[in-house]
Amino acid sequence: MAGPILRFEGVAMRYGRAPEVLKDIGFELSPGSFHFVTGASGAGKSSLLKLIYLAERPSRGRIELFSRDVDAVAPADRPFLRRRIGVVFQEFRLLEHLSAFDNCALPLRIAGQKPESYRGDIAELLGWVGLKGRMHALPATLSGGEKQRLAIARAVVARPDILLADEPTGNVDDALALRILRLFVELNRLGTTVLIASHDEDLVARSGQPVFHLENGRLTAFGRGGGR
Ligand SMILES: Nc1ncnc2c1ncn2[C@@H]1O[C@H](COP(=O)(O)OP(=O)(O)OP(=O)(O)O)[C@@H](O)[C@H]1O
Repeated sequence: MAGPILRFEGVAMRYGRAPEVLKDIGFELSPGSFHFVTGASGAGKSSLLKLIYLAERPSRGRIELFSRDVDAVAPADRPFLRRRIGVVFQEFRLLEHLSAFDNCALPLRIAGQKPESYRGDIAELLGWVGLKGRMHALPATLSGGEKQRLAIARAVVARPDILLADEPTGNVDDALALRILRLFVELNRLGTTVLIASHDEDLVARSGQPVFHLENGRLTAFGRGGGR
């Protein structure tokens, strides 16, 4: 893809009739880039991600995703755009009645793939996030860090072009946070564009990756973490 994979231009967003929680947001992501979005609780990080994965619409401005104006995308085509984006949700959103394996396989099942075609890939992916021995476990029996890693595996299983993660190290200790960061870096090396919302300043600093900073719904700074 020649241009940016994602572009915001003068974007604002509000929930219902409430005041805008995002104001005049403009930025671009190049394909294959890796960024953090930081900011205090309530600054608008999750709201920004929701706009990208098409869960909310802007009240003003223009968003281009994969070179398409999202406002002009027909409702029937939105799921196809959405499938190119993997999301690690802040609260995981795992299905409690499904095993770790089946949770991870869900995006592929929804896309119509047959279990025979993905069984080996899922086992490999769960091994990659350190859950090989927990494949048959239900989410309720997993630790917070294990759920986090399962959510990451599910977000990447369909090989998305963009990976969004909302506070992906919010529930884990420093060692695991670093491991999760390495998983994201590895994915990024394989070509996935990565955007992570985090208020873990240490992690962001260690990553050395570029940072968008949000303050009260406005992008106030563009900097870089302090190196690995
Ligand atoms: N579903 C919603 N309905 C109404 N207001 C909302 C909703 N979700 C978030 N908000 C408001 O939007 C603002 C931005 O919230 P958002 O969750 O985007 O911030 P955040 O930076 O991700 O915070 P945190 O780090 O605590 O997750 C806050 O004032 C919040 O109260």
